[in-house]
Amino acid sequence: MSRKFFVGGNWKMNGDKAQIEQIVQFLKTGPLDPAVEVVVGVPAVYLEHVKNILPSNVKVSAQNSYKVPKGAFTGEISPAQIKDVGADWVILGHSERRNVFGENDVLIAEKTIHALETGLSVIACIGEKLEEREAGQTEAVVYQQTKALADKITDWSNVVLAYEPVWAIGTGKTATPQQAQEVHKQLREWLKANVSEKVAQTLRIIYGGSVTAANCKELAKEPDIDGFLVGGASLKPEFVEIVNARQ
Ligand SMILES: O=C[C@H](O)COP(=O)(O)O
Repeated sequence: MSRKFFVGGNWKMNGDKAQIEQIVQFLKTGPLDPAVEVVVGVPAVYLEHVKNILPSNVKVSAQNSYKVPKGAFTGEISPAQIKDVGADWVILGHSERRNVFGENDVLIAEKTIHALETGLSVIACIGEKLEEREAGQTEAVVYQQTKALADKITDWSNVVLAYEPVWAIGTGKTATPQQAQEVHKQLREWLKANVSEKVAQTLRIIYGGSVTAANCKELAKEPDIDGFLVGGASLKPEFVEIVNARQ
């Protein structure tokens, strides 16, 4: 079963208009492998601006959205608003949302189902902390995080699952291709047992955590790694090389 390779760039809370011009320029120059789906996760204030200047082969994602369409929720944005400015995707459950802003599995699942029902596609993030890995709890943690999503999601066709071990995010300490492959394979087995064979075969499971031009090709060779969610390197021209990792 072939799954379209997917590379997301998560800019996090980085970039101003001048830097965005430079990023858009290297995305335009590319060339980006046409076989790869490319999405950039942009700070909310720049969503519409970036949407208007990006080449059409790169889609725009928000980095968060709330669980209801509108209301008295100061500081939040809704999937309806994200759609209204022309973005198609949202990143939910990122470890920084979980660990810095205290989001839990239930809230992330509620946000995910609401975003999907509004018509956004979702990059749903999961991953264990260092102490959890060291305690042998990696499987249990990622299964629990995935189960919370699976309890709410009925149609997985607009979901990409991002496995991002927290200890590898922004640390320069990438999971080895074998470590990442092992978890991706286990997730696919869990999905087969608990969701469906079809979802297990078709859901794209991407890896995130210190992905660079230097390590992307080896990671991309693994059979269950269907792409990347890239933080720091997505702000630099090497992002193009990461998009083209399978070439
Ligand atoms: O969403 C992206 C991840 O947090 C990875 O970030 P990083 O590539 O800077 O380690």
